[in-house]
Amino acid sequence: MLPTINFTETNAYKYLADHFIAINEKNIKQLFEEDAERFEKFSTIFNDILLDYSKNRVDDTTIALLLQLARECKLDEAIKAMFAGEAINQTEDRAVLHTALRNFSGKPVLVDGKNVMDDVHAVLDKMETFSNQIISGNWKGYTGKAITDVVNIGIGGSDLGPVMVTEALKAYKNHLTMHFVSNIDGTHIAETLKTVNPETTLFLVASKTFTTQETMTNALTAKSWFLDKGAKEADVAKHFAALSTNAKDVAEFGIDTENMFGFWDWVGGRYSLWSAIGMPIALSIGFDNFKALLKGAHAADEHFENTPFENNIPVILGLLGVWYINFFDAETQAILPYDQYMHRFAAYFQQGDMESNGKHVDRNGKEVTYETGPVIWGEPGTNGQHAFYQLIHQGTRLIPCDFIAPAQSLNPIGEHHPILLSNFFAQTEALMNGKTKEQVIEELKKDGKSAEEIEKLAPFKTFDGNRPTNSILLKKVTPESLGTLIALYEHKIFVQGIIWNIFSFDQWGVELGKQLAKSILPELKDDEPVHTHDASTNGLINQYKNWRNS
Ligand SMILES: O=P(O)(O)OC[C@H]1O[C@@](O)(CO)[C@@H](O)[C@@H]1O
Repeated sequence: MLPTINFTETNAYKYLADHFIAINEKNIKQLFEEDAERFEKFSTIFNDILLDYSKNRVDDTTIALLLQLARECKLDEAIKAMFAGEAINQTEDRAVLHTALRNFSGKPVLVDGKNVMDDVHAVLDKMETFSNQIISGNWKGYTGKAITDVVNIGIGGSDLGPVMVTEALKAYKNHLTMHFVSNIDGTHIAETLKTVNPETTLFLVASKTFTTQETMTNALTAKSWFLDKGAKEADVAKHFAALSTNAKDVAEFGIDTENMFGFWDWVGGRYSLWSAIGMPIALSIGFDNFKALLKGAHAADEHFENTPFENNIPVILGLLGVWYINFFDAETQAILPYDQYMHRFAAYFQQGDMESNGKHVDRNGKEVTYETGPVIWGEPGTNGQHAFYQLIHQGTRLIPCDFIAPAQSLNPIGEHHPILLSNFFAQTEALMNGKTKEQVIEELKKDGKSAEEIEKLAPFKTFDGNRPTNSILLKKVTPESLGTLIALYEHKIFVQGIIWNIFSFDQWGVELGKQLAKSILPELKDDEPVHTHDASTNGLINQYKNWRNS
């Protein structure tokens, strides 16, 4: 069982509340002026990934108290419980063992007394054989042609991870064209089916439960399309595979369970890209690269499990987030990858973080009295600079930002990468230092502005700075480094969930909407006005009915 400590009742929390007043008397720029060793002290390198957290509103005391908070919340016990396969997903009575999917330690991982590593290896072996057959062209479709296109049909954790990773590692891809269909909006499957040939297309039906309405509807539409194009029921086996824990429903759908790649209930959907759900990744970049991704994540797991908290990257990132969320009232966290391939990285962690820690009840079943999971958002740099950086620089909200960039480009063209990196470096510097009114006035004078113009413009061109950022510099985006980075963020989410005394691995909050949608759907079958809901919902449904055929 996990500890159930209220972090606001710890000594560390009380000391941090006092310290918060003191730290606010200085800005980050002053903290650098007072400590020449600040960068060395507040940065660390792991697996060719540099984390620089020196541009934060912290000093030695802050870090020491945050680490004390982690200890008082018994984070060490919680970490041990997760890796030991305890049922820490207590409301579903399940272990949380996405770490087992990438366990290269050779050590067993026991769930209910059984070593699950044999099953994990069996699925990985099957994935390797299958992906090699498809990539090599040895697997033939119903007209004897090799597969050229793969359509992954899944949503949430059965989509976001495979999409993010195949995009982030596009430089490593092979000849297969990958497509991802997730939305129930008919546009998604329709637009995809326009672009593929049934003779050379493999459909992956990715669903942990194999009951998700969107995925099953899209899969049935794909199957009907496939059969309407001339294929026979017997040909389905050559063009459909399932990535799921639910063999019964896979068989009922008509997929040969020989083409089913299984995983287990101790793998959460948003933590499942390392499992059979990662099949599209293995198909896109090859199994060896998929294995490198797993190995990178395993390195992060060993780091998280064995590194003292003061040098433990997920612990540091998690505690910094608690500092801003629970003491500075930050409501969001921006993830800004200066790497176009990583354009879905923030979206991936919208589910990873917000579905894990978007909770309002603590591990005792009591309403929490403090803020928990932040809103996660972000876009690649430099695009974000031309969209929302105005608010980050001069808005009224404190928005902690994680800036991520690779030192080496996978497309070294001319001056592009140095220009990209100059912006990466400049933005965190600008957010920290700002620009004083005096500096603005000097600049306006040099521009020949009159005293009146200067007086008018100066307030609008001043930057107060002191806006916190983390900088994460990768040597290069590779399958291994990406695996490490993703796993570090996964464990950061775990750290925050433990501090907030919430359950990070269930997701009851997604059920009500689905339930109500299921009760509304039959009401949309005819054109009769409905009166079964509130006036707004009735009004919306009835207007839809009026318009849908007009
Ligand atoms: O993989 P599946 O079972 O189809 O679930 C898809 C997604 O649906 C959820 O919203 C849970 O219902 C996410 O947690 C999950 O990743």
